[in-house]
Amino acid sequence: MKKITVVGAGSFGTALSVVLARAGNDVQLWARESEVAYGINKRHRNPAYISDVTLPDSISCDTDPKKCFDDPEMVIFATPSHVMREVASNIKTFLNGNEIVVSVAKGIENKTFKTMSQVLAEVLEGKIMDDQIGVISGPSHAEEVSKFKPTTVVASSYSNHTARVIQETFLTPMFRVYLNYDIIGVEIGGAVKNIMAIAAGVIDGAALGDNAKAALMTRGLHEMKRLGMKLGGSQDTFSGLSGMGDLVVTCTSEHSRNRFVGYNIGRGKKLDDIISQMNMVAEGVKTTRSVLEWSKQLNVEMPITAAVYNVLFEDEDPKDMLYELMTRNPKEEIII
Ligand SMILES: NC(=O)C1=CN([C@@H]2O[C@H](COP(=O)(O)OP(=O)(O)OC[C@H]3O[C@@H](n4cnc5c(N)ncnc54)[C@H](O)[C@@H]3O)[C@@H](O)[C@H]2O)C=CC1
Ligand SMILES: O=C(CO)COP(=O)(O)O
Repeated sequence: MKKITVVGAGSFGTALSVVLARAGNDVQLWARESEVAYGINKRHRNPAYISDVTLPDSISCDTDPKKCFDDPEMVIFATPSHVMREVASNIKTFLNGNEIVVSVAKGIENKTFKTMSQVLAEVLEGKIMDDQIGVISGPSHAEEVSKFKPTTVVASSYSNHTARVIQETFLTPMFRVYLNYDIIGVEIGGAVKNIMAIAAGVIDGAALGDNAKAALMTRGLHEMKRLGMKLGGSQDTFSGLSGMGDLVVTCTSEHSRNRFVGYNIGRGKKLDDIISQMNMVAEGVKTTRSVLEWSKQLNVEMPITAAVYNVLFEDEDPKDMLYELMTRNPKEEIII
């Protein structure tokens, strides 16, 4: 049994707390919202996220970080990517320096183009060493994880030992954790598949057909691979759970927030209106900006990402987006 603090009581932080408690750990959850902390402590339900799930009594929750950091052995960051830097800076003072720190967020920071493990390494420097940092990624919608539906993910880290500790800590019969030592490949897959899921949603919303969606997923995987390999990631990682696995679930699942955004855009709604009606984060929106700029700097061709950018931020009609993709110069299929 380990003492674990989960930072962020949103959908995934809450779902992973259930897994960690089931795996026999002592789980303390930090929430931003007092009604969330109240609901979890008094009613064993999170009133704001996955509210239909009854949580184990052993999970306690507080809004006061001082009360959430009683020398935990592991800290899980489950807040969205765009606030990771701010949240980690605020939490740093409460760490004792011996913790293993795990990001489960899937995004690339705007402007710096850093992955979440890189953001944590930078912010927590001086207290936490890179070897103490890891990630969990893979096809794992909170709605299913929290209801013990069979789920498989990968644990990765800058240290193989740390990856193994993360694996052991999360393992339950319904949450199977594989090791993958290619942390950059794992994080790029997890972030870029969200862009592809927006595109998949657009295709569904605009009724562009199953052929288009299969093409999108296949070419999307190729695009994820191209960026990831340019950054030193392994080709095999993109065929794995944090690559193809997560791409498939996010492009097809009714639970996906990114697909939901794309679907509504495909139906003619405006991005701002869609987002203002969601209480959960769709990481792909901000990540599209990061990845498009980054790919230009790195000279990596990412036509689907560029098309999603145009639909999200330049008001391009989804049908024009598909037409542009379909009428690009003829090419060979496999060019990395
Ligand atoms: N929901 C899911 O099924 C999965 C989510 N993820 C990733 O986990 C991360 C979190 O996602 P969700 O839990 O779905 O998000 P969510 O939208 O359900 O919850 C976000 C949480 O972050 C907190 N938060 C937002 N801004 C904050 C700030 N400035 N300071 C402190 N806390 C803040 C919110 O209060 C909330 O507790 C994302 O990167 C997502 O891609 C990964 C796998 C599955
Ligand atoms: O990463 C996820 C599933 O593995 C969650 O995807 P969405 O954020 O699109 O719901």
